[in-house]
Amino acid sequence: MKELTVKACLWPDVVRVREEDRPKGRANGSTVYAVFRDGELSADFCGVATHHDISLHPGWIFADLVEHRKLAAVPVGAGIRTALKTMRKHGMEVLAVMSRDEFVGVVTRESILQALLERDRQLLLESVRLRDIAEENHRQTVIWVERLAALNEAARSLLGVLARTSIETELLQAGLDALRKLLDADFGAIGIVDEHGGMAEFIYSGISEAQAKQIGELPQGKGLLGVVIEEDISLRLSDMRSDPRSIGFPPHHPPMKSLLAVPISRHGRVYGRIYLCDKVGGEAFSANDEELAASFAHSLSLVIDNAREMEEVKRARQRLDYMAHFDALTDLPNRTLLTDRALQFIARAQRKREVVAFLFLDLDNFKTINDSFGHTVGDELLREVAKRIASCLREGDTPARMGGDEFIIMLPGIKDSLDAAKVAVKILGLLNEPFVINQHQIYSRASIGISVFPENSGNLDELLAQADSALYHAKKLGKNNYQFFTSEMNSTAQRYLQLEHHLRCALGQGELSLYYQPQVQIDSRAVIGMEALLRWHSPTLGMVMPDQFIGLAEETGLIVPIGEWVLRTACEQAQCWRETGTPVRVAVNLSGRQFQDFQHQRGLLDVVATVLAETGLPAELLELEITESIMMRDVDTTLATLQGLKRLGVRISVDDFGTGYSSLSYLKRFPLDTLKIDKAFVKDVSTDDSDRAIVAAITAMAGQLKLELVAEGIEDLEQLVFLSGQRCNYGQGYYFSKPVPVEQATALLKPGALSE
Ligand SMILES: Nc1nc2c(ncn2[C@@H]2O[C@H](COP(=O)(O)O[C@H]3[C@@H](O)[C@H](n4cnc5c(=O)[nH]c(N)nc54)O[C@@H]3COP(=O)(O)O)[C@@H](O)[C@H]2O)c(=O)[nH]1
Repeated sequence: MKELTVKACLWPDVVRVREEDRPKGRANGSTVYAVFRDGELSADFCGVATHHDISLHPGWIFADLVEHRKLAAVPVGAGIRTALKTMRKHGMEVLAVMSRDEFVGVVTRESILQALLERDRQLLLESVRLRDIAEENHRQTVIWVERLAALNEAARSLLGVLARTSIETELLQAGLDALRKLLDADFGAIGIVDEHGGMAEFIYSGISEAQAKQIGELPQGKGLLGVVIEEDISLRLSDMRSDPRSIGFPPHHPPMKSLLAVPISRHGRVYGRIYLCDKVGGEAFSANDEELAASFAHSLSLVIDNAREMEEVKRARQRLDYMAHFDALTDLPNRTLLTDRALQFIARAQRKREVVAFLFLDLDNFKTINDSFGHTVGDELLREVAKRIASCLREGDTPARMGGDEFIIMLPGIKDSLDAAKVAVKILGLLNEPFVINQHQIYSRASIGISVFPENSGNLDELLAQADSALYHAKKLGKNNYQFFTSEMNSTAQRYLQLEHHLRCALGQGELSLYYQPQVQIDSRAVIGMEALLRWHSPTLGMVMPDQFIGLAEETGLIVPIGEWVLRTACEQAQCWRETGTPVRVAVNLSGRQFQDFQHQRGLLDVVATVLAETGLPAELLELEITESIMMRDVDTTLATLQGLKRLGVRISVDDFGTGYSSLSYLKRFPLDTLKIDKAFVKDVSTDDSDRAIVAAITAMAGQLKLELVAEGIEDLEQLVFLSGQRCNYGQGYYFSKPVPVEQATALLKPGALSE
């Protein structure tokens, strides 16, 4: 620190006097008198006199006082240390301060002390000021560090947004959050409008979701935010409420004062706006803030512009792609797409050994309809036909329009050609219903030609040509029908569909009946049960055996009502036998579909309980036969169902045992009563060692599991003798009786009817 000079310590209370002047009255304690020789007072400095000198010599004039006191002086540039040393040396309290022989003033010990104190005070003040400045600088630095971090984040978000070709909400959100932080705003939002002016995106920052919901619709054209979009201008208001345009502001918007809103626009197209409200601390938004927000909005507009352009290109591409693959009139796939898909499906079907059918459909009277009603009606008819065709197909099927009134329907992954025939029947049935177009009732029928991969060919062109040729055949046969490419396929389909048609009426028309086959105790020949076996006497088809129609009944779902009828009829009959003094249990077969549907719909337990209650048959006189494969299909559900049946008191037997894949552990867990050895093992049991071994094993196992064992298909004595020797106690088969109508079965119940 620089040393103080005497110049900075001049005593303030100095009175200039002349030599001849006499001190007036009592001298002031602090006054120092500077004594000059002449009247000019600026030169001829003689010396100084203090109040002490005056009080010592009250009668003296200043000349005497000066004469008495020795003059001690220091130059104006001397340091205070020199001054104090001089004072000490001369034993003085006051020194004159001179500049080149001219009097400048005086210094005293006190004035030096005061100057030193003043300097310290100044230093203290300065250090406080500097500390304040340092603190302020630190605060500013912290703010700037935060701002830089926010800026960095905003820049990163912006770069993120810019790197995208589509607007992603999270990125917009990050950008907005960073911008709000950067500009110290309480609340901010980005609204993006779609092509029709609706709100496509609304992203907000600084308010809750509930508040954001209240803001509601985009105030387009209304209020300040609407103005930003409508007029493509920025707004920077310190008090938005004083602006009359704020009237249209959303009523539930969080209260706010200052507003900064910038449009997101490019080349006159406004995509939306960004707005920020209420700077933290109540300041207004600055021009810098506006510049920053505008630059963010500008970047955003580039991205949106780009994204929308890409969207447009994508849509145009999709349109072109659609036009290349779809028929403009019906929206169905066209020949190109059908060919593509057909080649793929044929290749797949080859690998997976699947069946694919091609149905070539042509309207029978389209030309007449076109000529009579005009092309508009014709076009509408084709559209309706397309809809009806599509309505009867499964998801993987492809209906295609080849042009004119020609359609091809590809059915991949079907079971066999019969499936194709069924779809053809469905389509023809639907097209036979009248169409109402422009108030005209139009009857348009169709013909279909069918070819099937791999049965007819492995080549797509050939398959289509074959379907076309079959269509030609259908037309020649009088139209409104379908034809396969080969005559064998036609007759198989015809037979099957005929069977289905008749089976649908069989139950209602009383064509079904039950035959009964006795189950016999081998030793005593006593009838211990009767198996109910379904028979169909069709007036058209004659006697149809269950093997020929049970599968069809399962496929069509007819097995459910038919199965319930069988159960009820068998129970009624058993109850009748019981009431007439020959009680015997009745065994009823349950098919897989029946077991499943009963479980999922009304519930097998409900059905059985209801039938038992309504017929009055005790549950122990009913045995339900299920096969191993049904049992193992859904083990948990089966177990629950079987346990339920057991609780009702019904007996359970496993039919055709040995042909399926039963897990022996399940056999133990399931509540079973009877195993029925399949007739396939019984057939050669007298001659075939393997069959003998199997039968012996099953017999031993049934014994261990304490299950009743019935051997099926016993046709001769040798089989009977072998089985009897194996301790198989019960049997069923032609040896005892074929399945017979109820009257004959009743006769078999008489004691001794089956005795040798
Ligand atoms: N879900 C239902 N399935 C039923 C119903 N009625 C019958 N069926 C099943 O149809 C299959 C064929 O039955 P069906 O033609 O009646 O043949 C049964 C007997 O006639 C035949 N059988 C009996 N004994 C002999 C014999 O000594 N030799 C020989 N070759 N065949 C004989 O076996 C059939 C009985 O078999 P099963 O049911 O396994 O005991 C048949 O699978 C029936 O289950 C029904 O109402 N619902």
